[in-house]
Amino acid sequence: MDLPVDGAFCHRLPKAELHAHLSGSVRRETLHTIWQRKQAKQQCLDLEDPSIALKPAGDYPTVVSFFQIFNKYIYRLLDDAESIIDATMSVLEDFRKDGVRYLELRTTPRAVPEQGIDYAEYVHLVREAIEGWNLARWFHNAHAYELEAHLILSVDRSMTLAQAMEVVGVAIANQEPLKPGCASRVLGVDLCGNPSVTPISHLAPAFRRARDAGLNVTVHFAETFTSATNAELEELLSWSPSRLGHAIHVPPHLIEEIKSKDIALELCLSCNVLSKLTEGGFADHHFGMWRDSRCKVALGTDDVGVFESALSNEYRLAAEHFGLSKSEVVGLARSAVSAAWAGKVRMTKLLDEFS
Ligand SMILES: CNc1ncnc2c1ncn2[C@@H]1O[C@H](COP(=O)(O)O)[C@@H](O)[C@H]1O
Repeated sequence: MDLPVDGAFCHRLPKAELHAHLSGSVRRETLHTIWQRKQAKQQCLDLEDPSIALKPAGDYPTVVSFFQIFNKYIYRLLDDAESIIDATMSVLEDFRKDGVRYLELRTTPRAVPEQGIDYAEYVHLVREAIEGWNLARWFHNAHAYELEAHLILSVDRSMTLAQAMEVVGVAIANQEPLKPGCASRVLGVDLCGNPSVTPISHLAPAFRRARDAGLNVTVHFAETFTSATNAELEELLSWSPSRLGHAIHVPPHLIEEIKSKDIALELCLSCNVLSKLTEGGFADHHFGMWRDSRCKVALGTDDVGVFESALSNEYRLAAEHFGLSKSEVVGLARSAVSAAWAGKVRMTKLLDEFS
């Protein structure tokens, strides 16, 4: 008989995380350490301690107030090479400790001209951090790719076409491993950002260029009513994404199209419930609908630094609110692997051993 699912089981489960934003995944404690270091150097003196500045998960009254924390706070703190590298390494370590064995980490290239950082340099720093962390784990554990981590580069909805083209250019230039022995690569591109910023149709040529260069495409889809007009959703589907993030307010005729095109869904329970993107509680989340639709579903954390729910907890929540058995939870983990853009063989082996 299948025993009930608990936190320990979800923690041990080898998990694939496909929807995590780097800057939103940095824990408050890590931000605090970076803040302290800056204060000691007389930098960012006008920034409050993150434990005061960042509200508890669920305390963001509107989705707009949630997006403001990046520009107003987190980006001001993560604005030099040392902070970007430290933040990236700490995020990888947190995912590893939670039993994530495959990670597609997404991030929006940022320029910090005062530090000589442009989009290409930002991505280089993040990649160096991933490889540095991998090497440290190798020496620590003699266990090379305990966590296989890749990157997705995000285009923000507020970008101009020229900026989006630059992001895609950097993604194309980073499709290969950094050096022999390294594993991580840029696997694809994403469209993210505040969903109240419309329109997005001017960005289509950038996504076409990404597809033509062999990059995978995922897009934040129907997150709010403003970003769920038929015009926007049809436009986004015309970019040939293989995955959709959130997919909350999807009209019935597009649900059919998504099913027929075998597009996978990246669903983030705590993010949606706590930021009030969905109505009701966990049991009302559209995870239930998509799961029943037999589409591939990958649970994701979105911004674990903000919502404070690790991926293992997202699996536990799904099991608790949708009555999943242990074998169904393993099936859900396999579903995420089937939607991943790399690492399928290794993850399938890990899940077979776990089962
Ligand atoms: C409700 N969930 C969400 N919906 C849409 N975009 C989101 C998001 N959560 C985060 N981001 C996007 O990711 C950026 C932070 O990470 P990076 O600087 O890219 O690493 C945010 O500025 C936002 O554009």
